[in-house]
Amino acid sequence: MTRVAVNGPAGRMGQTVIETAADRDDVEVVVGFDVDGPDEVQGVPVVDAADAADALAEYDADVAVDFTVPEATLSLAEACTEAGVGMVVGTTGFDEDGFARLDDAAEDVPLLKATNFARGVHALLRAISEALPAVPEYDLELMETHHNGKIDAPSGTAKTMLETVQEERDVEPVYGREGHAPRDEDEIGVFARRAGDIRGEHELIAAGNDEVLSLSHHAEDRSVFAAGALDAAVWIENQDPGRYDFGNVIDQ
Ligand SMILES: NC(=O)C1=CN([C@@H]2O[C@H](COP(=O)(O)OP(=O)(O)OC[C@H]3O[C@@H](n4cnc5c(N)ncnc54)[C@H](OP(=O)(O)O)[C@@H]3O)[C@@H](O)[C@H]2O)C=CC1
Ligand SMILES: O=C(O)C1=N[C@H](C(=O)O)C[C@H](O)C1
Repeated sequence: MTRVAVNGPAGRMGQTVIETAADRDDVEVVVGFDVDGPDEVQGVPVVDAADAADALAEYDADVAVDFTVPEATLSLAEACTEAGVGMVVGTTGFDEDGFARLDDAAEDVPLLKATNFARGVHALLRAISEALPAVPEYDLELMETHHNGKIDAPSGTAKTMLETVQEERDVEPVYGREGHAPRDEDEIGVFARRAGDIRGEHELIAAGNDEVLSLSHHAEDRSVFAAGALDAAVWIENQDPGRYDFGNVIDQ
């Protein structure tokens, strides 16, 4: 049984992680960390995030799972380093300094970060790598759609898709278009839509030669992300310090 601490337990994903864990027998959420949050969420005690290092030890947590904001993730990374506890990071929107600080933490504890914990998105990334060499001249465009509460744009997954594309094609992103904006053959348009409670949609199209190839993923429920993150928590519990990604869990 992997004992899990959840950072941001009252958030959309934090609540879903707790709900999803309750239906599994390989994980148990033992504590949550928040700032000015409730005292408990679904029966899980919530401790002030400033006291996370002590609480990780007190509640004997094996792994911390984080879906919050970059500042909160980085503060949790310090606590995990102090407590010697591994981390699963789902939060998106880090800048270069944030990535570097996660790398620093991974020198002391195992740290697995993924911009998307849906297995289907992992398959989508592999499909993109496989497909692009077959359509070398086609125009590429990337679209993502999320709920109206999402802060960062484009989504972390869209950025990962862009990186995957750029491993195959030398394209420069153009974030939205406006006014006189003729398309350059080496550009890839990147578009972010925000509406309602859409869980997460991503699509890459490749168009040319009288055809359109569409590679897409649609998350129907946040539990798909929570399930992947909990699979990652179970996997990372016994790993050595270092940086890992969701592919390590899928390929185990
Ligand atoms: N990798 C993946 O598969 C997925 C990643 N995500 C990412 O997860 C992140 C969270 O998404 P979502 O759950 O929708 O966001 P929410 O805003 O619903 O939840 C974030 C939670 O973090 C809390 N929080 C803020 N600061 C701290 C802190 N210092 N310590 C602890 N908790 C804190 C917030 O509390 P308060 O509201 O009081 O500030 C809130 O409850 C985003 O970056 C999103 O992109 C989301 C889905 C899947
Ligand atoms: O904020 C969300 O909701 C999601 N965020 C992740 C991202 O930024 O890619 C993953 C998923 O699409 C849901």
